[in-house]
Amino acid sequence: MMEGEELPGLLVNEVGGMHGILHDHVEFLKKHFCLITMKEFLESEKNLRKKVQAIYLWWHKPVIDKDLLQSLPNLKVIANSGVGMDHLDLKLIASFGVKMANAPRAVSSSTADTGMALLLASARRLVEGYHVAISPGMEYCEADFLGVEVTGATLGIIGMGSIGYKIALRAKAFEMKILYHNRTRRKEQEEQAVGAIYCEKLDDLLCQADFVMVVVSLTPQTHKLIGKREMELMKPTATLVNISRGAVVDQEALVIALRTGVIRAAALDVTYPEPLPRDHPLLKLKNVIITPHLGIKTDKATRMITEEAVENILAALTGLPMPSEVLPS
Ligand SMILES: O=CC(=O)O
Repeated sequence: MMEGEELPGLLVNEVGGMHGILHDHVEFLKKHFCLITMKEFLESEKNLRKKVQAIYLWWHKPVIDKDLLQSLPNLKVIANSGVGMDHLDLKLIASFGVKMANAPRAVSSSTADTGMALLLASARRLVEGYHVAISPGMEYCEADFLGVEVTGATLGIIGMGSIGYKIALRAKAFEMKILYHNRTRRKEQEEQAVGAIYCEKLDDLLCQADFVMVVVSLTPQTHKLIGKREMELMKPTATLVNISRGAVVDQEALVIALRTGVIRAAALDVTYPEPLPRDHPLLKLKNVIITPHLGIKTDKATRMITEEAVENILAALTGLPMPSEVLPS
């Protein structure tokens, strides 16, 4: 950028709030872009609209639809603050000649950590234990308040992309036996490095695993991938952990499976909708842990996401290859 040259306009939903970029990232973004919030954009004259060359989505916002795309004649690229792109109509965006990027490098470690945290918390009943510890007048802990052992248990990972693989690395340290199911098999050295065994058939993984971790992206092929039949294939002592998207699991079937002991427990960072309505049956079951989509939410990961977004946007605006371009399939 030459001195005096105008910075390209970057549209963001808002600063702060649930769907706004983090206050701490503003200065960094302003080094490269002229930041425009949706509020400013909606109140603006056409001039400001013409300035927008990029959009940085935070937590799925702003919503990208035909109207918005039509109103941005100079839009070149949209960067997403995460890896899942299921909230975007990639074909529609591409039809406007707009490029897209996600942030796979930034999110994989923090999301894998979230998966392991949920697995451990569910296995050892940490949330129930916390409630025991803070209940007034409660005897400390009943002798039969027992969890299940993680060390040596079998973990089935569904989706062995970079997040799935990082979960395998963590599980290895817990001496877990690791099975995985993925569209494509990993290289032999990669499997050996974590001691992972490939299950070509999902059913083979489901019936052997003590913990099933769902890490696939949500696509028409993975929608309700884990339904009644799949839960019935799981061991009654097994735990389902979902860190991908709520809709990969059939939630109605899950409620029944958890109520009737088809499976032992579930730990969910994702649901549909998010958040669940306060009277949702999943919120009433003792054998469920639910977290509010915390997957990527660490200080370091969010900073890296913004850095990855900037890298992608600048590449797109200068005609260079984008490190994490996403193409419509
Ligand atoms: O949900 C988190 C992500 O898509 O990375």
